[in-house]
Amino acid sequence: MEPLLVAQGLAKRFGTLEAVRGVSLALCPGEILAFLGKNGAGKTTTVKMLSGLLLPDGGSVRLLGQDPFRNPGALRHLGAVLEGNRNTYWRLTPLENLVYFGVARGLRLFQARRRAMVLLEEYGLLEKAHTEVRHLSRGMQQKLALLQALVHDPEVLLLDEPTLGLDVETALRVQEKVRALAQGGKAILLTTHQMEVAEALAHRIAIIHRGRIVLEGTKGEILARFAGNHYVLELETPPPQEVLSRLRALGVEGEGPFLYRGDGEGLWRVLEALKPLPLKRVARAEADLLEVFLKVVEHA
Ligand SMILES: Nc1ncnc2c1ncn2[C@@H]1O[C@H](COP(=O)(O)OP(=O)(O)OP(=O)(O)O)[C@@H](O)[C@H]1O
Repeated sequence: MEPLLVAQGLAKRFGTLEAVRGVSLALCPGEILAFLGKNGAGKTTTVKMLSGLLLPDGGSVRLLGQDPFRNPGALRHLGAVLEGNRNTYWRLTPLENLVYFGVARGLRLFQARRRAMVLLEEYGLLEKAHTEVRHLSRGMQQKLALLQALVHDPEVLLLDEPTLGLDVETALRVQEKVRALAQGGKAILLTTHQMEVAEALAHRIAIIHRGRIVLEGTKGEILARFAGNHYVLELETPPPQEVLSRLRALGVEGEGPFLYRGDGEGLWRVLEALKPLPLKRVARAEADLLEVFLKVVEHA
């Protein structure tokens, strides 16, 4: 599938600081790429270059094949939620904000108005459609920032912490929306510090550390790679002492569920030792994204 957004070798310096050092990314339709990194790793700087807000010192950005720095019209294909709700006009209402941004990105007035009402309804903000944004709760303002990114129905979305600060139910609802947007064919870059959100939503993961991508791959690949060779074994009944001794000799740990750290061949020896006891479950232990993240940024 052709990627909708391609960045190659992006670089940005601030004085002597090399904030972004050769970042390459591609985003395909229908996929969510979680872009992870510690504070100061270079995420925002990268996202600003992707969204045409900050001119790279090196490298290139292509949005549906076009260079947004030469052809700003290409930015109509992009919607971004950056640094919370900075873009929103506080003294305008949500409806006015959405219509303004819709028109600014190429919609006709009546289209923008219709689209704004649909979005406000869909995201539960209709009753605040005519309330000045400064009187909305922070969560509502954040939802509005997302709607502003969606109003012109762009193919590519850059979302920075879309669920931070939202109540549990709203956060889950927004997660569902983000997933549905991807299913509908949008290409989404999701920047977040919330590993559980990244794990729940992402198809691919990219971890940036000190301005460089230090790990990139599909979520499945990465979690499997970091799970290593750990197997969890559960028996229907506790094993007799002599079986337990054999298991211990093979390096099996735990009291049930048991944990075996070894390769597939070793696992067969463990299963042999267990025969004919009834097994309830044998599974490869899973790593979670937080574990992966901490390992990667620690060793990078
Ligand atoms: N306009 C600027 N002038 C000088 N330095 C900057 C500027 N913008 C960013 N930096 C520096 O570049 C580095 C990367 O910052 P960036 O905002 O991209 O990090 P981040 O990964 O988004 O971090 P966070 O998770 O804290 O938002 C930091 O050291 C930051 O201080």
